[in-house]
Amino acid sequence: MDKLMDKMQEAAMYITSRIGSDPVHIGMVLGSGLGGLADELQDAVAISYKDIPYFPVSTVFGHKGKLVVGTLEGKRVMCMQGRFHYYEGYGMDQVVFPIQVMHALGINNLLVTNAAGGVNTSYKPGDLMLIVDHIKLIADSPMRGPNYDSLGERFFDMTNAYDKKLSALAREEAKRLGITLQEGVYMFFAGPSYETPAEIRAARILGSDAVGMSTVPEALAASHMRMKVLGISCITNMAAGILDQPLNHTEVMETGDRVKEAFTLLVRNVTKQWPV
Ligand SMILES: O=P(O)(O)O[C@H]1O[C@H](CO)[C@@H](O)[C@H]1O
Ligand code: HPA
Repeated sequence: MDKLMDKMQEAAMYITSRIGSDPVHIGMVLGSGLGGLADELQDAVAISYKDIPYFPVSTVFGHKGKLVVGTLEGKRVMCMQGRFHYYEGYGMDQVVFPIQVMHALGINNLLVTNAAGGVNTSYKPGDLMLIVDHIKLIADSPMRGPNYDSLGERFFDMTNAYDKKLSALAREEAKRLGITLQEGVYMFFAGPSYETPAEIRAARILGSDAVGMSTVPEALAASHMRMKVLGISCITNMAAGILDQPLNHTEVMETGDRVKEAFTLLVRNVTKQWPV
């Protein structure tokens, strides 16, 4: 066994020792301001990242740094209440390590969520957006380096990175519940500065509808391992230069808090119908 596989196994074994060996159906990465969903799990077991072998620790306000495992709408789910970002100084390999550990635990379904800036001017803060595709032009791939053939192929497809059936499910549930669900392309920026107005104009010309500093590395790692991915952004603010006002993380967190009911309702109902 190579080193990454050893680390994944050791982290997975520790988690299993805390949560037992019943299967976990869906992994969920909860973005800035969206972590409250983990508090809704029944029979929850919470594990601090600092206790899990080889896990990084969360350094961002609003990212609690806990793995919470429990039941949501009849499915056993594992929530990351807080994720890792490249701008925190972690390598892309560390950013995606939890996703690889989920895979080692037998999880093949992943919901990635985030707070994002709206680039599409028809969006408004508080909208939810189904991620249909992404753009990443900068920073390393998390899969840079030796390929782990037991995880996935060296050259892997990203045509269907965001699962079409799960996207259709999210679309249907949002419609049924009367929740506005925009659809768009998420573009990765490395942060930690928010983008400049010129970068946002460029992002729009390139075809993006929302921007953020996360999610894409996780979606890449999950696609490498052929996990099924559903992505939902919360448009917490209009991206730089659209409104004549500066951006800040407090606004991001506040908008996340404001939409938590709609977000939770949508995720609950998607989880209920999620084929596992
Ligand atoms: O993508 P999440 O983790 O939701 O957080 C978003 O919010 C933070 C900036 O306010 C950045 O970390 C950005 O990526
Ligand atoms: N840019 C980048 N990341 C973000 C933003 C933004 O405008 N809002 C929330 N996360």
